[in-house]
Amino acid sequence: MKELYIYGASGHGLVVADIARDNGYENIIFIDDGKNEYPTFEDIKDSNNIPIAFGIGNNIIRAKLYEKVKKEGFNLATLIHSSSIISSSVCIEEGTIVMPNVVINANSIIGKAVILNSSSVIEHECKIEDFVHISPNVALAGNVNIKELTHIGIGSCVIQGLTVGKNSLIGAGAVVVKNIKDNIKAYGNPCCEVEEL
Ligand SMILES: CC(=O)SCCNC(=O)CCNC(=O)[C@H](O)C(C)(C)COP(=O)(O)OP(=O)(O)OC[C@H]1O[C@@H](n2cnc3c(N)ncnc32)[C@H](O)[C@@H]1OP(=O)(O)O
Repeated sequence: MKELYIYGASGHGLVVADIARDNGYENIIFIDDGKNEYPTFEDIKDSNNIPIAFGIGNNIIRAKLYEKVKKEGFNLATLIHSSSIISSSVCIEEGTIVMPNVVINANSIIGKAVILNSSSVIEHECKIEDFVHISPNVALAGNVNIKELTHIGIGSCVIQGLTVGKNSLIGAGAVVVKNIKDNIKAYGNPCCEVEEL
């Protein structure tokens, strides 16, 4: 029987569980360090023969837990929903979750423990770095680089060739038409930098 731990029993974790079932996992075990009704990572850390997927939307927490589970010898499951459309030239690293109806076009590179949320479109030759979250209905045009730990808010879009810096936050519905620096909150149409994080 295909078994999987999902680290984080959140709403996001429920969606990850649906994708895991779609990928043929039959026994899904939630673990959570903050909820009494679930085993903690400490409880299961000796059973590293079962892979882990993250049910955690927060990029910084996901990055920290990634280091922790790797140190204990776990493999990260990469979950790709069967409805997604992905070019054969795309490279996706471990621990990434690709949700329903995502499109990823030619030569894009997707890093570790990334979330490509429902119906997002990643056009050709994009680079999505580790621990990024691309929210539902985001559209990234060709040759866009999203640096590590950045969250692109729901329904926003980025025009071709731009870079959004690391650990930044792009608000819902933003239209990004200029590069965005590291550690910045930005939103609006056109998207403007509003605050340092
Ligand atoms: C499956 C899932 O659920 S995935 C998760 C998807 N969720 C997201 O993408 C959420 C993205 N987050 C946002 O868009 C947030 O509004 C943020 C982070 C941009 C701003 O949050 P905060 O800093 O808390 O801003 P706050 O809510 O206090 O609003 C400050 C001002 O900015 C405005 N504002 C906030 N967000 C936006 C936005 N996305 N676009 C335009 N204006 C905005 C507010 O209307 C407010 O204006 P006012 O001062 O004139 O009243």
